[in-house]
Amino acid sequence: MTPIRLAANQYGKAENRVVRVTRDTDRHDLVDLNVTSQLRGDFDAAFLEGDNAHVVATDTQKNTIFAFAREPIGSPEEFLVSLADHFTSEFAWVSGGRWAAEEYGWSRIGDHDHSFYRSAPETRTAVVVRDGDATTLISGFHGLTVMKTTQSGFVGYPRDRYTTLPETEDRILATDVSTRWRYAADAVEGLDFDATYDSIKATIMETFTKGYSKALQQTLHDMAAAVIEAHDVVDEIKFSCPNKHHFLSDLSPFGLDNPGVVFYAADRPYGLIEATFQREGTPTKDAAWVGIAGFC
Ligand SMILES: O=c1[nH]c(=O)c2[nH]c(=O)[nH]c2[nH]1
Repeated sequence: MTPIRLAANQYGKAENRVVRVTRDTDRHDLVDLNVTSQLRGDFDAAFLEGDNAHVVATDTQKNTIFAFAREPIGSPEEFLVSLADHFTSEFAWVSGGRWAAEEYGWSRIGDHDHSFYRSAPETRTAVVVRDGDATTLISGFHGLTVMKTTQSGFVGYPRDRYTTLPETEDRILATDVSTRWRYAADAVEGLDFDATYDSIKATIMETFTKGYSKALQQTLHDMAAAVIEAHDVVDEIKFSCPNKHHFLSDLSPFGLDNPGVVFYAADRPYGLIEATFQREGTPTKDAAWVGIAGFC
């Protein structure tokens, strides 16, 4: 038999859908999470010999997530850190792991005390990577669709025999913002993750509105620069953004002009612009990004 060696491994329970209702008064609140727990450590015997003595069952990991939700969840980041603390302290051979969550936003219907609708357009994300004493937190969101109807263009690109795209200095710029940012290791103690999330999201949206965009690439840079400038706690931010093309519809067969009024919103193919921006002079943490799909 060809000799093989066990390399990277992790295991756990994926996508635990936890809904936590706070009902201390008649005015309820809810937190809606999709939580994944994966343990890393000394699990060689399980893979190599079928010895499960170290295997904290994925079922136990699931139960722990729901049991921990009996207490107030706080932010997704705090909830994940509490799981990381638990598993690494409870089991000597668990040296680290990866805990991830998506959060779905709900708002009150009117100002109703206990009726809600799914409201946030974006899905909030959080990942905690624990490796021995080191903890890395990566937060973000995906699915925030934004559009500006002018103050965007695309000119000056090379033309070859396959280039047909006309240059334009006035186009629609639209994208679904997917982003993840990494917190500086020394910044997370006591951080208000909910307020920081709201502030980063607001910074991204406000920057999108500002000025003239020469390309989606430049817009990603400007959004990253604004986030890193305004948030000392962020050392790195990644974006993955489709260019949701809006082509001017040709109305001339109908004897009509079209001065930037009627567009065809193409759903595919789409440009896909991805970039990573890091604060100058800070260490990179590439290992923490392993397993986060959809970014470069
Ligand atoms: O903002 C843009 N960036 C591109 O790289 C590109 N390529 C393209 O065809 N249109 C655009 N727009």
